[in-house]
Amino acid sequence: MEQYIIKGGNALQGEITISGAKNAALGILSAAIMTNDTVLVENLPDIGDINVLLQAIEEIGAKVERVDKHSVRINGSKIDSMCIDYEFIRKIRASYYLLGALLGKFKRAQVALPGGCNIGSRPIDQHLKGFEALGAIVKIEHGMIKAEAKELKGNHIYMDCISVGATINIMLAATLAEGVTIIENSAKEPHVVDVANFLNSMGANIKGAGTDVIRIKGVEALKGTEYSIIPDQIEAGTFMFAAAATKGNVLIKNVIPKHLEAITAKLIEIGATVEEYDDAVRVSANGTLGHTHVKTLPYPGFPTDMQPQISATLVTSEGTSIVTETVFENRLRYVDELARMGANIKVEGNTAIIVGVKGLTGAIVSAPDLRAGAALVIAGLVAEGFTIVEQVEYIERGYENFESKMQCLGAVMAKIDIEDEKAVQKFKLKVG
Ligand SMILES: CC(=O)N[C@H]1[C@@H](OP(=O)(O)OP(=O)(O)OC[C@H]2O[C@@H](n3ccc(=O)[nH]c3=O)[C@H](O)[C@@H]2O)O[C@H](CO)[C@@H](O)[C@@H]1O
Ligand SMILES: C=C(OP(=O)(O)O)C(=O)O
Repeated sequence: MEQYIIKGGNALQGEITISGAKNAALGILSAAIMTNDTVLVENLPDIGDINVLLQAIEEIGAKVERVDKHSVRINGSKIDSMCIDYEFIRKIRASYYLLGALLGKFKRAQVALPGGCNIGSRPIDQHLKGFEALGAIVKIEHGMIKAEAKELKGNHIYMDCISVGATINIMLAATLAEGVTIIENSAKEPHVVDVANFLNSMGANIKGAGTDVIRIKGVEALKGTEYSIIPDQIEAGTFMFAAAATKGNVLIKNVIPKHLEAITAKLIEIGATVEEYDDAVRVSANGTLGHTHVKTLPYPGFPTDMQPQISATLVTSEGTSIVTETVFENRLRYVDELARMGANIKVEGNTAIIVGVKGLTGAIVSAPDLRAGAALVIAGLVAEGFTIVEQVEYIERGYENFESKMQCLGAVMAKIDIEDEKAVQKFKLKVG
């Protein structure tokens, strides 16, 4: 088990390159097994979730060949099992995409109920409703979702709530269904569009991804392709807020600025400077930042996956900020950890009321989930003295080389073994 130790107080400076998008990669790797040809996927982030999914894909008989750290060749022609086991997949949310992919290709699948971050009850009724609308019989037994169909037939599906996962999953299954499927009230996130673009590059016929109506004309088979995943909107946003919170100046490269608009708008509103280039943004801040009100919403609204990071920035901004979480009911669990560092923050229902304080002080804190973990690192970078962030395995689910990317920007931070009693002392002696 490992933890981060951080000495706060340094403004982040320099440049950083953003990795491929976790949430697009998870959909794309699942889709890759739907053809019998070989698929090359590039710009894959080297993170925990991707490695778990690749193992699961290999376990059912697909050939997975690592070309390098960020590219993989997948061949799904020898898949001989339709069953994704709990042990393999319990840690990640996107295991459910294998249900859509296998159901589409083989008309049957068995996948353990998904894991992922504990940020709410996270039902999957809309996924199952979609599969049933395509003609599948779906049962949940012994912790497994079992879906089977004689044939899949296109249908008109209205989503009761906007769901990234259900939109992608239905898209996967419908790609190889007979006839036309229309998904109404679909999610518009950049990763939904990236998965649709990937499927289209394999010969699928999907139109409207990125709008709230997606039309999928089923095709008989998919073919091989070579595809590069889009940059990670949330990793980019995390470094943008880290730059602003530490009053730094950071060029964040390999981004799509359009995907960052909601994040950029909030940074500008609180007084940071954001310069946009074709595929980079520079974020800088001087002096005290101001307060804001923010509500998480589906894209193009402010992303729920950025909510803890904006809160960590607002705790040392001037005035009272209101942060409302509307997507997941249990995503404010980091508040008590920030309070241990001196933040004045209280939760009422789904809202955090943050009264800005002059500074934070380092403490031992524990990451309750992926993005909350990143937020605690931002707070540690701002705080006076030493902060230890426990449970970094959550952070490593979704951030590639988080501590070394931060170190490149001048953060005084290291990953140390929790068992190594001397490591904290050694780090403190080294950094003074
Ligand atoms: C692997 C992945 O891509 N994860 C992302 C995905 O999660 P995930 O796909 O799980 O999130 P959804 O978009 O499905 O969830 C949005 C809301 O819809 C509800 N809901 C969802 C499905 C369903 O069948 N029934 C239902 O009620 C959820 O409880 C939640 O309140 O989108 C979230 C919202 O942008 C992000 O925070 C996650 O990082
Ligand atoms: C909540 C997240 O991930 P997951 O849906 O995979 O749990 C996230 O990426 O912030």
